[in-house]
Amino acid sequence: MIRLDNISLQLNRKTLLQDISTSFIPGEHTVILGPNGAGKSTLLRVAALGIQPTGGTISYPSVDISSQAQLSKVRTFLTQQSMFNSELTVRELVFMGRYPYYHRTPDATDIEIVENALQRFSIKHLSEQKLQFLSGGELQRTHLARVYAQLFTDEQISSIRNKFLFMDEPVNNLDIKHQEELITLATELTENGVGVVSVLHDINMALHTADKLILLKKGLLAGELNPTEITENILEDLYELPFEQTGDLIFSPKRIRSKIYQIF
Ligand SMILES: Nc1ncnc2c1ncn2[C@@H]1O[C@H](COP(=O)(O)OP(=O)(O)OP(=O)(O)O)[C@@H](O)[C@H]1O
Repeated sequence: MIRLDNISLQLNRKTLLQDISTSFIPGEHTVILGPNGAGKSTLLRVAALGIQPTGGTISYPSVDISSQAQLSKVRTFLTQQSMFNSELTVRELVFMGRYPYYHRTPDATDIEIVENALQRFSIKHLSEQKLQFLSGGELQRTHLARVYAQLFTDEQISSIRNKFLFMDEPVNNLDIKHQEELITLATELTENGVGVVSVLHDINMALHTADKLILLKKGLLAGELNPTEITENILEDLYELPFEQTGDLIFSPKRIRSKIYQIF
């Protein structure tokens, strides 16, 4: 389990996160929801140990978190803006997910894991294509394949147990079919003992896939609850927009529709 206790972060005199305590558990999918600028990406980055908080503590039991090499083998992180050399090919980028595991040359296990990842994200036919020539969705799937390849210690699915996958807006640029495949994958990973933590903007997708929701507003924890506990009022408070429930775990904003009716 990863524990965050009283986490705060100030940057350039601005408070980005304030007194946040929560935990992430292997085998659970936690989704962070909240309006733009709420601090979702920042919280994800702090929890993945990409930025040091200015207050509070983070614990990753049984890992020396000061060792980047050890850390890369227990948690993997898909950021929104990945800065990678666009001259790399798709296969080379996916191989980067194996860097924590090999020294100079990859072995047969690394190669098998990369081939599986290329297949899993339907990018095998693009293996030799440079990143600069990929579409937005193809590039996103290549980064997903890289972090997926990083989860495996060896080719056995059991080797991903108790690891953590952090994903910032993972469905960005994905068409509906690939979005569904990603949701299926997240479920498969949690069933195999991975702790998945995602930032999503699609409330209904979050409600249907999360085991736990973390609601963030203005850098503060506005709630931590199960999807079945979400109500119209909770969403209205979070986004400052009226919502209506239109089905089982399905909510839509109210105002936009009624405004259109008022105009016409
Ligand atoms: N280095 C920085 N210095 C000052 N403020 C920053 C810095 N980095 C981010 N911020 C601010 O922190 C706030 C939280 O940013 P963050 O990216 O975590 O929000 P978010 O909830 O992920 O938003 P979005 O939904 O728009 O992606 C924003 O107001 C942002 O402008």
